[in-house]
Amino acid sequence: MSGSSPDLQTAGGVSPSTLEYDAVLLAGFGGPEGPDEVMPFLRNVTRGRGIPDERLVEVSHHYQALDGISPINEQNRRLRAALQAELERRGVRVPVLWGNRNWAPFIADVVAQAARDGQVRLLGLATSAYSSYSSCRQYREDFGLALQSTGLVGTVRIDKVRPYHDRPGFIDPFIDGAKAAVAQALSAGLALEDLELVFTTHSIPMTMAASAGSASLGDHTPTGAYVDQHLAVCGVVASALESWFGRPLSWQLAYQSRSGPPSMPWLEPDVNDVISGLPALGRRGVVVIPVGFVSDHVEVVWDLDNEALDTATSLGLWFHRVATPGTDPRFVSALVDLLMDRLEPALAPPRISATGCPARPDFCAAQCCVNARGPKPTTAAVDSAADWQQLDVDPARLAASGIRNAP
Ligand SMILES: CC1=C(CCC(=O)O)c2cc3nc(cc4[nH]c(cc5[nH]c(cc1n2)c(C)c5CCC(=O)O)c(CCC(=O)O)c4C)C(CCC(=O)O)=C3C
Ligand SMILES: [Fe+2]
Repeated sequence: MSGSSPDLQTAGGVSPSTLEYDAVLLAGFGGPEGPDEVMPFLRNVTRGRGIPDERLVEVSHHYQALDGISPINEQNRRLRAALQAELERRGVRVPVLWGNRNWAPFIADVVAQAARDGQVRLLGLATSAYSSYSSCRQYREDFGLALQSTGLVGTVRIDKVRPYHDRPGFIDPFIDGAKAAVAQALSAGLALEDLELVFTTHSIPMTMAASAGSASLGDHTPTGAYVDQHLAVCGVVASALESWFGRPLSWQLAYQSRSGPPSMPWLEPDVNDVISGLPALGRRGVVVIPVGFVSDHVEVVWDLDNEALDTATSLGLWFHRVATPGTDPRFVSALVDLLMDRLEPALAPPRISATGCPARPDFCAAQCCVNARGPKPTTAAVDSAADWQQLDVDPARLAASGIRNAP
């Protein structure tokens, strides 16, 4: 693709000097890339989170079964390249950097290098589409902690693109995958009423689900914004299938990859329990649609393609797991639309929502997705504590640091 893109200067492309940011920072979860990296990675993920050791050992087996290599970093390298190519195609000259929360390349190291390169206004983009502490605020905290640990508070500013579950470019790949799966089931001799669509997402503690989003935005409903946003996405997929196949399909939202101690309530039902109950409902097949995730990483390929598949197979159920958006061009394009909202508001396409959920604000509201464990530095929220307020880079501190802005 890059070979065919026009020269940005002669094409009158936009470059950082006219953009609101110097670089985009794709923020991933991170994963190990070799057997020796598995336990240190798991300790990074669970530090201070009260996850029992037995659970860590169990999860390490999932990674070791894949030779200690999570596919997630490679997926994010590809997503980074796809975002860069799509920005170039649109004539927008801005580097896309990539850093992880839990494994190398760490966000702090990437931010330090960005600052050395003169990139002091960074626009974060998380590989997570929904509101909650784990899926949104924790990325903002990792930005805040990165600025703290590198001494770049007040010198570098890191904003964050809002949660994007409502974008058609995120949802359409799930719709296509689910249509194809149902068509396959039909050609395997099943009828529509034999099938259950089981949507899945990461389980989180009930307390985290209750505090997702912000009270001032009306997010603290009885189910909470995390669950509400997922149900809205499931509804869009289910109604697209209903129009396509001419009658409604039975569906439900299930949760996967729970990790806390049994004494702590997490979102239920578990996907395996849901599948186990399907024969009693008269179902003969299941289409699993992992709407909670953007790529086919370990939680998808292990927890669904192994565990959930085993559960279904042992009951004689037909099983198909739908792919996540990954680098589907529609998803990449939707992410670039979101970036354009912030990079060059004048050129940004209209903000469209497929779900009816109102678009999230560019800066998180007060106390958004707050975590009971207590405050950590954050960025990209209206209440990011004064010292961490990144809405504007302080010119005096910028000058004193010797860092220059990108030319
Ligand atoms: C909401 C959510 C997402 C979706 C949003 C997003 O994508 O950000 C997500 C994604 C992911 N979770 C992942 C891996 C893990 N999550 C863990 C633990 C936890 N996840 C939680 C929530 C979420 N997790 C929570 C509340 C915990 C308990 C500990 C804590 O409160 O933080 C653990 C510890 C061991 C265990 O599973 O118990 C691991 C290894 C990987 C990488 C997969 C790979 O390597 O390919 C990915 C993409
Ligand atoms: Fe997780």
